[in-house]
Amino acid sequence: MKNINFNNTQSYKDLKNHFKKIKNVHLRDLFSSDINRFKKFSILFKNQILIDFSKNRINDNTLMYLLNLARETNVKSVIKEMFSGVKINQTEDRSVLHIALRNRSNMPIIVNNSNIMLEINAVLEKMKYFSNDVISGKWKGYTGKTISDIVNIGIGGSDLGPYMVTEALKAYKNHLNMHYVSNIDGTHISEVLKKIDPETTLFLIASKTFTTDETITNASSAKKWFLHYAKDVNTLDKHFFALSANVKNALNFGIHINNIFKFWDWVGGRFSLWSAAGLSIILSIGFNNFEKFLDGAHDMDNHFYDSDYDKNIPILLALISIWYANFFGSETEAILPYDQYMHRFSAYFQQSNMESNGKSINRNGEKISYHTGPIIWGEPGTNGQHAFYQLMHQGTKLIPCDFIAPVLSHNNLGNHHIKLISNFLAQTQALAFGKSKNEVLNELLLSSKDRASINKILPFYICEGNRPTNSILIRKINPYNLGALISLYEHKIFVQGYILNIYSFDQWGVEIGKKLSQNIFSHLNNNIPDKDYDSSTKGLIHFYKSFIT
Ligand SMILES: O=P(O)(O)OC[C@H]1O[C@H](O)[C@H](O)[C@@H](O)[C@@H]1O
Repeated sequence: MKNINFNNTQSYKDLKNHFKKIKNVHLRDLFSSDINRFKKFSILFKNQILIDFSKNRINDNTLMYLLNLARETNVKSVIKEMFSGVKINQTEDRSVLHIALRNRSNMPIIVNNSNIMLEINAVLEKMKYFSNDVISGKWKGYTGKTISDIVNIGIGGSDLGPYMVTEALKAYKNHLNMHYVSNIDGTHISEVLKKIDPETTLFLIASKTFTTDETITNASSAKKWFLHYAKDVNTLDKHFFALSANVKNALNFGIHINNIFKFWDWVGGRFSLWSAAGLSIILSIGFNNFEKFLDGAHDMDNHFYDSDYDKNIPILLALISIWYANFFGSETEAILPYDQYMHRFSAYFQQSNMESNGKSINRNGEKISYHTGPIIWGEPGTNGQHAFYQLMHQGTKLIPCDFIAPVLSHNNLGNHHIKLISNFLAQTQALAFGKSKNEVLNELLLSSKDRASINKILPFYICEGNRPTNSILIRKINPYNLGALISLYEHKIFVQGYILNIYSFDQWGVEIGKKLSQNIFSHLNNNIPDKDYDSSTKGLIHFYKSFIT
């Protein structure tokens, strides 16, 4: 992995110069001057996913310079390193091999002298049989009843991914009721426990490290609740499972060795939904569908590995993202799925992107002077249109957006879907082209208003436009296409981080708060006053204690 300082590259300098020329060019002009723009700036993946990036503030030269940046930093070489198991997560001395979890070709991948495909296949096989037993009703609870409910207890990557996918693929769901508990706020688990029956519920404790406080606290409360009914600790074996890389801690918690579904340190937490951490997905949609999900991701992996720079979807989207963050100075990106089932998609990629690329030290260990990872946020359309789109249309900030929608809905109800898609198209059109002064004026002249009142309100009606979007239209949100889409975004994040010369696969910043909360907990729990806190923390503790003592 080369450590090339992004802003020392020739391509960066070229882009800087080029930016001066294009920064005020309007999308209206870019479209009117090139009738082939859509054709040139869109790519179709496997006849299933259309990526239209033509509504971006780019022209042929922009793309040429951006692609030069990818070539100059040699993105292709780091892709090869990742896929072959080189330890590119250097701050943790680990390989980054979520692609191995969906390596449907089964070509050997060697880590520490052994072919990890053997272990991966063994765990997949174990998940297949177990999920078939639970779904078919063969697996019984401690009183002999079949299973009706699954509770996944995990947080971060051990929650966001499986929850997002289970929701996105709800149309493929079987009879099992799925629940996700993540927050240490006791309200979360309490509300779930109210809905379930200990005799017919399985608890999946998903934690790569099996040390995460939220997860262990929730799992302990679940165990206590369960044993209150079941009495006998031996019954735990029928109801408690661990999805983890830390077998020792799972055993210490009281999980039977056969109930541990393993994954490995080379699976990053935020990329773990493809591993045993995704067992709840399999229980929800069945193993066959899960295989299709892996197939989709694998096909996107192959596209990413094999495609030339100018045809490579994750590379192109990463470059466009860098273009806005580092030249236009935009700080955020919105992900806007026009699909209610995908309501957790933005939240999932918020973790994936912001934990990966929220860094300010480059790979040489130096402080960075340019923008790294963007702030990721978003909500499903059309809800967002009635909430935050105003700022996107007329605010002072430039917010590049990804619009995502299925062509075919799983719920054909009247004209709902065609209206949904009309909104999707209208919003991307409005953001790009806006409403000019003349258009507004002509409209207002048709009204009964006099010229003086027209002149007064005119400025407020104008929408500048020139707001960039990517449109991603997917034939249908099915397991294959969702797998491909997630893989696309994962690789986009990886390329962004690599070009920006940061390490994308660690998250040391998360640790500081964890440590501090342990200190505060021991003080609060033992009621020990601590004079070393700052005055704000002391004041807050004082207020808290005034109500509980
Ligand atoms: O799966 P676990 O080990 O419990 O970790 C859960 C989460 O906790 C940490 O705070 C990390 O920031 C996340 O990347 C991780 O997904």
